[in-house]
Amino acid sequence: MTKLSVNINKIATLRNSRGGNTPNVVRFAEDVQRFGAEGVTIHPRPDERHITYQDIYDLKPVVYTEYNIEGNPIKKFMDIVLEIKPTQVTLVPDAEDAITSNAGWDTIKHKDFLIDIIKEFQAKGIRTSIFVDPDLRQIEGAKATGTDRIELYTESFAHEYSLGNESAILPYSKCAELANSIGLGVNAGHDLSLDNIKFFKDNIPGLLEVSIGHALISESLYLGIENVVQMYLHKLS
Ligand SMILES: CC(=O)[C@@H](O)[C@H](O)COP(=O)(O)O
Ligand SMILES: NCC(=O)COP(=O)(O)O
Repeated sequence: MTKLSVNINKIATLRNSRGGNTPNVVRFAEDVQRFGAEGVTIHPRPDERHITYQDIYDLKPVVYTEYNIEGNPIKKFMDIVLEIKPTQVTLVPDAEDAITSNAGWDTIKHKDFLIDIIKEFQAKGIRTSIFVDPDLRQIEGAKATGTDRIELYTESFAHEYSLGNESAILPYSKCAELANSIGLGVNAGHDLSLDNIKFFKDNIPGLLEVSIGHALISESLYLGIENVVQMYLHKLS
């Protein structure tokens, strides 16, 4: 079964554009879970341009499904995540000035760093996942870090698929097969959408979770959030 985790960064972006508390990210997290989402994802960034550090605390008591916090493990991020103890932390090597996440970890180069950080989270009972490109060497490198899961960075699949290039799924399928065979759980995310999610899921063995934000919120403008969550659940079933 593949769980749908809704990334609510974009709700915070909209709220922050005016100050105040509309739309309310806590209420939104409650609602997407009521509509069937099996997780809530946030990706706080150091400039707090969407999710704020305060949001991380405010969401904790209302997320009764899987709480997934993504980000670069700088000190402030680590301290809050270790205190909050979400279900899962997803480590992403994004630069402070990146518009959005744009690369996976080099799990070979950063092996020792990742081993230490992952141990710290796991010692607090937090499941770990690391964001990786669909490259077999990086999957083997991920295994050596001790992480529980990987999150496959799906931007290149989403882009190529939108151009009609279905073979772009192949490196992802191979990486998922390898991950399954060496005991790494497989998550995926970035630019997944109603257009590509079924094809992606059908070709990725053992896909445990997808986190989806940008497209899902955009689709909701036309179709409504309850409807859109149901549509994703249907395509993932
Ligand atoms: C890791 C990943 O792919 C997502 O978390 C994505 O980066 C969302 O972050 P933004 O909403 O800041 O683009
Ligand atoms: N981990 C990916 C995520 O949370 C959402 O990415 P996107 O759907 O906003 O591209």
